[in-house]
Amino acid sequence: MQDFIAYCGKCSQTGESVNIGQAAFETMLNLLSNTIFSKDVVDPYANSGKEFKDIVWDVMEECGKPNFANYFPLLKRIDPQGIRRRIGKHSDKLLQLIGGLIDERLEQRRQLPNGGRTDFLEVMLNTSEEDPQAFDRNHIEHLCLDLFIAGTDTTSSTLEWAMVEVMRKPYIMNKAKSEFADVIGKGKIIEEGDIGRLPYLQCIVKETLRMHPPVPFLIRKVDQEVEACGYFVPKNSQVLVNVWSIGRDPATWEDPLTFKPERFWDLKMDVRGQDFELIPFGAGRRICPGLTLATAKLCTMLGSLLNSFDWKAEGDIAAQDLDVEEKFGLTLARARPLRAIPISL
Ligand code: HEM
Repeated sequence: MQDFIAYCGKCSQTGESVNIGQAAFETMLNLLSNTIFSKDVVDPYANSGKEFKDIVWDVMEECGKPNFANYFPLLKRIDPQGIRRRIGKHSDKLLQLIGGLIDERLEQRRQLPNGGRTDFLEVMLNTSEEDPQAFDRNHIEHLCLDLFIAGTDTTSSTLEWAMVEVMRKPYIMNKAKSEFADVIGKGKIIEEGDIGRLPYLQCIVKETLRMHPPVPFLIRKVDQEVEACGYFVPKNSQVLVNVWSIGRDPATWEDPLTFKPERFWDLKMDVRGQDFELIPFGAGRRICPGLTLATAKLCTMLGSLLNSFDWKAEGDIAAQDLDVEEKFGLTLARARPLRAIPISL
């Protein structure tokens, strides 16, 4: 987080714009790599780690492309668009990089058996040593791959949408800033422990997830035939739950197309899978395991960006005129990346 703010600080001195989604993506990559491997994989000032970042992007881009083979299973073996082949190629590259980091650690463990590390990789390696058949190196590599793919673009594109929506509405920006000034102090970085005292910030994050859920569809397979809302759904059907349209349903939400964080002031509704009107993280057994981490990081990143700088859109665009056009990849991102210029307070 400190690096992200320091990078914005440097841009504010030169008048350069920040690609908010990309900077947040790099922050999330480093956050995950530090949790798992205790090291950064990207340097925001240099091109180091570019390969890692590019491969994660490549995998997500391919996963987000419409694949005819999903609609006509006969085409699965042929893979007419080459999507499966390319995903395999990119994933293999990422697995190789992850494998390199695991080898590095195994070597460190050999040289220093009681190195005293407590990161996620250490826990996984210890678990694997206890029962190598239940949890082997292949599991460790693929679990790391899953976390990098599932945890980066989802969070960074949500942050980008939050910034767009707040910049479009100066009254929201001012209200958030005055909450930070009252509770934390102007110009300070927001820490996880502060979030509970910042209810308006939490409302902004919920409202962003309502209007711009980065995973617009939940996928389920029906394990027994069922009748729902007058439709017969055969066993083994694949069902898509449209989270995006649930969040914009006028039967549930007053004025659903307006970004209005205040709607959550008096609503006890949360994103934890109990309130089916708002399920950006899914629900039930397969609910997103990164929910708590993601909401905490969204609050601290957004809060720190807003509390550390004023923001202006790049070019001649007035912030109020920023568009909200969407582009569907693996996640539902903004069609044009938000480039915003930080201004020192
Ligand atoms: C704003 C951020 C995020 C959103 C909106 C989000 C949303 C989701 C959704 C909708 C699912 C499918 C849930 C279901 O089918 O019911 C999911 C699965 C998953 N998410 Fe997230 N996610 C986010 C961030 C993260 C982070 C930060 C991590 C990890 C570091 C993560 C790890 C995962 C994993 C591993 C799965 C697969 C779980 C399974 O299949 O059992 N997510 N996420």
